[in-house]
Amino acid sequence: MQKVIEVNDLYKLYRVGDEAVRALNGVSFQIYKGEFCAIVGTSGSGKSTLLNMLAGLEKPTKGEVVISGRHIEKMNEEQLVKFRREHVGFIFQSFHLIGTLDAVENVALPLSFRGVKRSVRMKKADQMLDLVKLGKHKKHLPNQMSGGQQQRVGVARALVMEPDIIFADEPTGNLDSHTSKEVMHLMQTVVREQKRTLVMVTHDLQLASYADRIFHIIDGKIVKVEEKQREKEREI
Ligand SMILES: Nc1ncnc2c1ncn2[C@@H]1O[C@H](COP(=O)(O)OP(=O)(O)OP(=O)(O)O)[C@@H](O)[C@H]1O
Repeated sequence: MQKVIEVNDLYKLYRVGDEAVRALNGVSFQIYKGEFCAIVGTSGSGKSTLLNMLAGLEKPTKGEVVISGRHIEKMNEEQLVKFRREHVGFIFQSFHLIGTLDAVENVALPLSFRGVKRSVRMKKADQMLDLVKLGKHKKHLPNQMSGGQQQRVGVARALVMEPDIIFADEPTGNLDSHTSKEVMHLMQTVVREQKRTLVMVTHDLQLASYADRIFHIIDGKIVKVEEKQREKEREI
């Protein structure tokens, strides 16, 4: 199995006045290509801090983050921007769609930063929207779509770049429970079909159960890793 993420003895300390907060307190794990992993923990457990370190949005106090063989913690800002553009996709809680662009244009947008020409961009975006079952909503603006549909556009936009890894931070945080399950199911299926690697952060154990592996984090430490059997999942 190909290792996509390797985290070695990761620490993040924040100083607040005289106190030091150990947001990450010695975390080590590996994630392989094609895996859907969930990082689950209560508020303040260190989930967002960990995700920020993995995406190179913040520097660790100590330790290593190796993604696709590259040491993220050693990169400067310019290298990180390039790295994220080429290798990483993001799915956000609040969708972050551009209100004046329709669904296809929103999905195609990240490709323009890579210099892909318009006809190719639009074709790829079109295919991605079919994949997330939004074939009938391609010309809809974000405010003409439901929350679940908007998040499916968000999923398509992350996938269109064919990233090595997709990071999702509470991707269904703004959706009702039924729609959340639909979006989770879609992410699970699409990630599998496309053999992408997805790392999702959530406080919700039920949503985490869609993942192949669940990392439980408490007080900045991974205290348990649960592995799911894919066959069982399909029956549910
Ligand atoms: N910039 C910061 N400065 C000081 N302390 C911070 C900072 N960011 C996070 N922390 C602290 O680090 C710990 C972990 O925070 P983090 O945001 O990673 O938790 P979380 O699990 O993502 O929580 P939530 O689910 O509420 O977003 C908390 O105690 C938090 O107060």
